[in-house]
Amino acid sequence: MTAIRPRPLVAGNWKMNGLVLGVNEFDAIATGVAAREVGRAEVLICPPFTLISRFAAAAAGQHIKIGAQDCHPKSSGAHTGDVSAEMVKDAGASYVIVGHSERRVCYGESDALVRSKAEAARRAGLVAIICIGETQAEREAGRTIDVVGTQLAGSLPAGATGANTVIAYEPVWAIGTGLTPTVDDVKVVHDFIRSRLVEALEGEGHELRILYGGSVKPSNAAELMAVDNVDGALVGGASLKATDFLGIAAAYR
Ligand SMILES: O=C[C@H](O)COP(=O)(O)O
Repeated sequence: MTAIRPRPLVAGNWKMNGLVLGVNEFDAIATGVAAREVGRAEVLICPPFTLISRFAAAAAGQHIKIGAQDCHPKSSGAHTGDVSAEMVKDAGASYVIVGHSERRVCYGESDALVRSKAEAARRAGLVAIICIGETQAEREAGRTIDVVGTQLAGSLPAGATGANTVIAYEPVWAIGTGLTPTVDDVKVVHDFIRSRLVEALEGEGHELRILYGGSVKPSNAAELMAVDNVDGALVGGASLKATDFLGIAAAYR
C-alpha cells in the first residue's frame, strides 16, 4: 500500500538579504504562486524580520505564506535585539525557522535552546521548522546518523504534530556550496528521521513534513522530491531569484 504523502512545502530562506526597495522578487514569486505555476506545493518565504509585515500584507488573501528565520524562547522582556514568536505572529507570519546551522554555529545555539524556540513557536501559533544536519567533518567520520539523531531528539518538542512542526535536514557542507548528497544518501537520512519521528510521536510521526535543504536548484529539485520521505525543500540562495524558486516549487507536483 502506498502511503499518502503530506502536501509538500517549499520554503525560501532569504537569510540576511532584502531591502524594501528590492522586493520585486517577492512580488514575482507571489504572482507565480497565484497563477498556480507551482503545482501542489505550499510555498513559504522567510525574509528578514524587517520585511515580514510588508510581505504579510502583500500575501493577505493569497496562497503564499510568510515566515521568520528565528525567534526568542520568551514572549517578551529585557532581551535587547531579540524578537519573540508572538511578535513574529503579530507581524503576520505563520512559520518560523529555528536551529538553522548558521545560528547553531555563529551563536552556539544548543538543541535545548532550539527546542525552547520550537515550543515558543507553538505557544504563539506558529509552525516551527526545526533544522538539523551534520558538518563535513562529522560526515567524513561516519557520524551523520548519530549527529542527526541527537539533534532531532534534543530539538523536537513533546507534542509536536504535523500541524505545528516541520523538520528540515540540511547537511551543513551542502549549504551554499553547490554540493549535494546523493539521492541514496538523502534517502538514508530522511528514512532515519521518519523512523525516529514515528518512535517519538507514534502515528503522528508520519504527518510531519521532512524538508531537504542545501544547494537545491531547479535542476535537482525533481530528483530530490522523488526520494521517499522528502516532503519539500528549504531553499537559500535560489529563493532570492523568482524564476529559480518557482522552478524548484514547480518540481514538487
Ligand atoms: O536555509 C536554507 C539553507 O541554508 C540552504 O541554503 P542554500 O540553498 O543556499 O544552499
